Amino acid sequence: MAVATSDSILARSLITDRRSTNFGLKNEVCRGKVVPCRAGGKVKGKGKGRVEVKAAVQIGGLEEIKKAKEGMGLDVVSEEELREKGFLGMRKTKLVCTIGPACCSLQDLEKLALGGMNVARLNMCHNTRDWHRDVIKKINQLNEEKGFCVSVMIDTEGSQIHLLDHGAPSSVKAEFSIKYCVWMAGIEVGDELVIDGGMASFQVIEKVGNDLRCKCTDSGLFLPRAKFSFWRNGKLVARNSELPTLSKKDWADIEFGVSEGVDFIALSFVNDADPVRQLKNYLYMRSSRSTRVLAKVESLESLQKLKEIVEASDGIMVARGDLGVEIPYEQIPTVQEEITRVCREMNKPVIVASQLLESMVEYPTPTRAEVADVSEAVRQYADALMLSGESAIGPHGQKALSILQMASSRMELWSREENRQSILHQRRLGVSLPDRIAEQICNCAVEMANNLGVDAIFVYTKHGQMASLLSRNRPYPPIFAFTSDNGTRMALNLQWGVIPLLVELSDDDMEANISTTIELIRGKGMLKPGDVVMVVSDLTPTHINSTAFQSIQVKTVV
Ligand SMILES: Nc1ncnc2c1ncn2[C@@H]1O[C@H](COP(=O)(O)OP(=O)(O)O)[C@@H](O)[C@H]1O
Ligand SMILES: C=C(OP(=O)(O)O)C(=O)O
Ligand SMILES: [K+]
Ligand SMILES: [Mg+2]
Repeated sequence: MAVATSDSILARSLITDRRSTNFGLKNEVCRGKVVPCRAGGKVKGKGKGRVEVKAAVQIGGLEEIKKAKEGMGLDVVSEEELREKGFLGMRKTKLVCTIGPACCSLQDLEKLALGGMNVARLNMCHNTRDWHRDVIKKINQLNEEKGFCVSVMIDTEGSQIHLLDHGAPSSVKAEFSIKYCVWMAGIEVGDELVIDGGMASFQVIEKVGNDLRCKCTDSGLFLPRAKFSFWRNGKLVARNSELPTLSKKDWADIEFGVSEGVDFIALSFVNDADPVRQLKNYLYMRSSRSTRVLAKVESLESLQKLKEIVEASDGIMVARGDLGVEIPYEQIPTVQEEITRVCREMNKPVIVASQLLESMVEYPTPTRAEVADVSEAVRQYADALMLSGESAIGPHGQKALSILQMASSRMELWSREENRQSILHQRRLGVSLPDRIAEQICNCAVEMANNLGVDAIFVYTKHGQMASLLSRNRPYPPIFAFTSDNGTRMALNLQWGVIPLLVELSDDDMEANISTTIELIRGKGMLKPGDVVMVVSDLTPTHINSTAFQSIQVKTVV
């Protein structure tokens, strides 16, 4: 049993199982009838054709439309939500759940999926690859057999140092005494040993061989395989930045993730853009291009190189747990808001992670402060919120997920009622004319959609670019993103307000795509007469003589 008391104790036996470091840790493991009405002019550009704004279009007489395939497209959770709450009531903020021993059975995973989990996160710091493989298998099974659309993310261990599992059930609180053994050269008497960013603290009072004799100065929560850091005069001593971002074990975990076809790889302790580029090159070579690379911002260095990291990656995680160890706590709220803003400007999805509903790791109700924190992340328009221990080891994971769900929906409604979206200013993103056209179409489409009060935006996308450019403007109506690429579908799961659907799309017949997809949703009884849909298309030419066709059309269901 792990116990920490305010007595002096001999540091022994719980040695970290991480890689070697300069301070000498062991490395052992470890997708009608159309009456066009032109309102826009021609835009000439390299490789691009016309931009049309069509309005007052009616949908009807759909005999010519080929029947949408039954069961294709919309996932069961979005379908249910749409039936229950209507288009505007659909939740925009995405939810990520860390899977651990408390939620890894097929039944538990199904409950999380039904509860709105968009992405399942597997933290490779914990458990075995066989255990993670089993979870991925169950998620794939649920997606295939029950019609869910849950993406899988693996999260690398990175340069973290853990204590071994102390063997206690989940957490040990209050007075406890710890027996651990550390073999660290650079640590001096007087240094402070901080567990999990301050959950418990010790002071080194004596070095005995490779052991450190420590005195507990702050007793507290001690999770199995807790992380720790050493401090001297208010500064970190044992720095993670001295460790490689991608260790041998991380590469083996990445290889595992690629072979299991995971959708996201989140990189821990990224300090600059290099490891992100390195991994993206590797994925390119492995023909695993649909795997998206997320960079976790959790070090001081990553904050200093934020823009280059955001530029290089496919998304960001504000990993507040470790970030709160590296920078003073009081800076976390402003840093989070800044990262969230930079990501939206640069059109990369951002996850706000760690301690959102931390007290629910133990208790069945969140603190009001936690609910306020969750709501603040939603108010900042983060793409996604993440549960860690709340779902992985806590007994109230499903309830924690429902609280994220309710808090997000509530704040999204408030933001809409307050017309907060209108104050979002977008920095110019694209450099080439075609990119700038796509960007302008999306900016204008969202402004029109909000002003006209359309019910839904439909967009057709190969790599997710148009869908994410729309999402970036945080529109009031949900964005139904139709794609024939499953990798794109799974990646869009992380983007604010985007409901990704897998459908067969024609490369050169946009009207057929529009008709098919509208019929798909109407066929399910989810589009009623009077509903207004905005259709945004950006058809890229498939051969040299074909023209691109970009349009914004507003269609009323009859
Ligand atoms: N796959 C897993 N197997 C066992 N325990 C896990 C797993 N994933 C997470 N946990 C537990 O849930 C806690 C919270 O998860 P997370 O925040 O991802 O990890 P960490 O605390 O290491 O940053 C971990 O400390 C660990 O105790
Ligand atoms: C999400 C985080 O990373 P991990 O749980 O892997 O430490 C964090 O530090 O907040
Ligand atoms: K990790
Ligand atoms: Mg971390």
